[in-house]
Amino acid sequence: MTSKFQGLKLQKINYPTEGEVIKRDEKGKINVNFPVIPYIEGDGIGPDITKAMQLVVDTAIKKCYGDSKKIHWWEVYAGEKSYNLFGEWIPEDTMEAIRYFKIAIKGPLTTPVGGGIRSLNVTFRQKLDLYACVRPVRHFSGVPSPLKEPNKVDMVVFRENTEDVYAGIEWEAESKEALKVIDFLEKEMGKSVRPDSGIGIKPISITGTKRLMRMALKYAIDNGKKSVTIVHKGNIMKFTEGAFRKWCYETALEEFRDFVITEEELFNEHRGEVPAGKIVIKDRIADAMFQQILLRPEEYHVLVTPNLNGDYLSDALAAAVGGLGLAPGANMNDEIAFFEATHGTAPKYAGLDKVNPGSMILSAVMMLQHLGWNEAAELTVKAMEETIKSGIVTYDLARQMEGSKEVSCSGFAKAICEKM
Ligand SMILES: NC(=O)C1=CN([C@@H]2O[C@H](COP(=O)(O)OP(=O)(O)OC[C@H]3O[C@@H](n4cnc5c(N)ncnc54)[C@H](OP(=O)(O)O)[C@@H]3O)[C@@H](O)[C@H]2O)C=CC1
Ligand SMILES: O=C(O)CCC(=O)C(=O)O
Ligand SMILES: [Mg+2]
Repeated sequence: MTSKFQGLKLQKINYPTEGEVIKRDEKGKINVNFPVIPYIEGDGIGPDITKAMQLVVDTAIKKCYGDSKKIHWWEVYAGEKSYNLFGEWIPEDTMEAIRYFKIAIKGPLTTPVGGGIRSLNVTFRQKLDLYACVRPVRHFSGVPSPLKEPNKVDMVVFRENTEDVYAGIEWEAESKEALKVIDFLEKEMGKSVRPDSGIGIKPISITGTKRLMRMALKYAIDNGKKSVTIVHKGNIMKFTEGAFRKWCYETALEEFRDFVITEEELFNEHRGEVPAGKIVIKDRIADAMFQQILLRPEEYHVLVTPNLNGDYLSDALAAAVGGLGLAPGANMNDEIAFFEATHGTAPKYAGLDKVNPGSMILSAVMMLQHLGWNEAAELTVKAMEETIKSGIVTYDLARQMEGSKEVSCSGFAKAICEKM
């Protein structure tokens, strides 16, 4: 089949018929009015929240730009739907679509515990080298929270997205591979491991760490953030997480010296007074950081973390501002942005039209901002806040808000559109 999209090579799915590839101007700014956006519905609650997100986004775009901008949604496949259609969990066409169109959005995908397929989410991140998982966390007015002053939470997590124990390099206890590694450790490295142990490997590299820190620092500079905090367990895992800390500091001091001051310099040389325009580089040990985000959230602005710490921390932060139903994110590199909610497939709610689509809608808000469509992004956030303030919410917020009116997932999306 021929297509107007030169160089796009698909095997199993139809080519999009309308829309454009994103273009960048000479400064690298995205300039497009009718982008093709590939989307993956996802498993479990995925189809419900994807539909709701598309309704809200299309309505916001229409309200802001009339017919002069439009997203051409193009369904591509992964997860259970893909397996049922093509016998593959992630067909090559889906990878090709994301590489080609550069911006995409997905619903959550299931990963079985303790066996079965490896994470499809991690596969996307590794194969497309989406090295940063960017998860902004802030409080939206009117949303119930376990904190006394949730409005003080305004952080962006930059989580390393391709390495660490999360990469899935591991062998089952008593397998021949695990026994071989244990034998190697004993004979060649002088380390003793119980013979009936499962084994996992935790790679953390200079390359993976420095490019993440670079992205976080650029973000902090461009967005006027006051601090960047490295979150690690380097006291215990010295050559992985301890090295992560060291390489993050090196990046800050060698590549961004004019923009940053370390906490040590701040107290030794400036009596704690931050010189104008400087971003403070801090580091915190991961367990202590979980306390800090609850007790002193106003002291933290950008967090840079290895993969597993960032996974844990982003769900904990989401809880502080109302729960996973409002937690957006993006998997990014310097070229591709692949948006997705922080949460998973919440299987017990699959197909019930019940959960909060807010996380997916806010992920799409990040996508609108990435496109430079800031009016539509702002309208969406404002309409969502007004809907929540008026007491129209899904079950997760309703159970915390006395006197609220519980609506379905699609009902919440419709209510947001009515506020626009
Ligand atoms: N990026 C991805 O695709 C991700 C996929 N996963 C996968 O998802 C599957 C399920 O994981 P699980 O540990 O249950 O975690 P989930 O994040 O799917 O759900 C945990 C709980 O969070 C709450 N929750 C999640 N999403 C929403 C929402 N949109 N609105 C309201 N509440 C929500 C629900 O709480 P309550 O029960 O209190 O109502 C839910 O039971 C696993 O296979 C996992 O691997 C997990 C994370 C990310
Ligand atoms: O891949 C998975 O199933 C889990 C991913 C996850 O929890 C996350 O990315 O936050
Ligand atoms: Mg997670």
